[in-house]
Amino acid sequence: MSRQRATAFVPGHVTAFFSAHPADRPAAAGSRGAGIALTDGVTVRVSASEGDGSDGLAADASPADGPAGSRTIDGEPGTIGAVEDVLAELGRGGAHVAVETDLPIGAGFGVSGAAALGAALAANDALDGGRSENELVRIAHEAEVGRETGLGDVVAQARGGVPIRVEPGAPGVGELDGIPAGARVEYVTFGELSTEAVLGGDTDTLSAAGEDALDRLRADPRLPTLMDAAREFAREADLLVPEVAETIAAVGEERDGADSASGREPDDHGAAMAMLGRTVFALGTGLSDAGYEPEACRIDAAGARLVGDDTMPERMRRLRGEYPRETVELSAIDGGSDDECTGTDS
Ligand SMILES: Nc1ncnc2c1ncn2[C@@H]1O[C@H](COP(=O)(O)OP(=O)(O)OP(=O)(O)O)[C@@H](O)[C@H]1O
Ligand SMILES: CC(C)(CO)[C@@H](O)C(=O)[O-]
Repeated sequence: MSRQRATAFVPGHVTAFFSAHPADRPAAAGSRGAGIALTDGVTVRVSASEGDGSDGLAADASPADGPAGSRTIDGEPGTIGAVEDVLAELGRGGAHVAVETDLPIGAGFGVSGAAALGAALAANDALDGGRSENELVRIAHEAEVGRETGLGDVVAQARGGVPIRVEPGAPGVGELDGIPAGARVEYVTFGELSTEAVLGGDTDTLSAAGEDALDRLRADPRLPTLMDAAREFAREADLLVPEVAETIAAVGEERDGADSASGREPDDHGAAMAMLGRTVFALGTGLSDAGYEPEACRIDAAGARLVGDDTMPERMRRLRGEYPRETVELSAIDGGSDDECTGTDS
């Protein structure tokens, strides 16, 4: 039965390195590479409206939901192409869709992919679409690839953690692995970098560097190798912009200068550029140690999910079957406190 409204949370995703793999069939197109799913992410609320093919206006819809087919980003009218394509594919273009995020759009956090996947999950749940998870991930992936706003963010965001994209493409075509690890993640953003422009240009050099980085990481799937391979990739692919290069160098210098008695966190492995944005991310306290005032969150182990009153009890029950009752804090999943995070799933 249709529940008429639903909310999904999808983690942000910073790509550390990638190679581009275009294909005629959008489900087969994608990227190989690796990145990190973040507890800072995108929340998508979908509710039924007249004309969206559902049972009619949500019983508890309020005038604030706006006219049929309203679209907002952080409360302002606006939409993202991949979200529209997902809704059209599901036959739910008339639904109200509200996208909310603290992440900057276009700065390397995969906001468009997260919004597309969140819209797919929430629309399916609110309007009784009857699609499986893999189908919904495929639909969001195809929309994102079709709009040229991303290649591998959607499959990574669906998985969560530290995803390694071993083979490109949607579920059933691509293949994922991951680094089993939790950590604090810091980031600073200096602005946007057009994903469309980079993907629309010559990607041969970039892809060769991405393949090298992937080989390295698969031979040693650990966070320090991920960060080191990411720095090398950005240099070899010639994607570094001055403010990003300076920040990565500053974090490296501060790290090299600190002696072993300084009490540095063991998960501090320097900084790297988030693809594709004028953004630097670091594990541990790398950016704050170097004097920056970064945003901070953690690796999001859970991946994209429905959230809200109807789904949380089931999720908590499931967790309680797997962990002792006293450890069923969400923070237990990725190994630490989420106090400093702006994106949560409650
Ligand atoms: N305020 C906004 N700023 C930038 N893009 C916006 C905004 N509102 C909607 N959009 C749309 O959102 C999409 C952003 O996609 P884009 O791939 O550039 O960024 P992203 O998904 O946040 O991150 P990444 O850099 O990781 O790809 C575009 O389709 C753009 O038209
Ligand atoms: C192309 C990309 C770097 C854009 O964010 C990402 O989608 C990826 O890693 O495939």
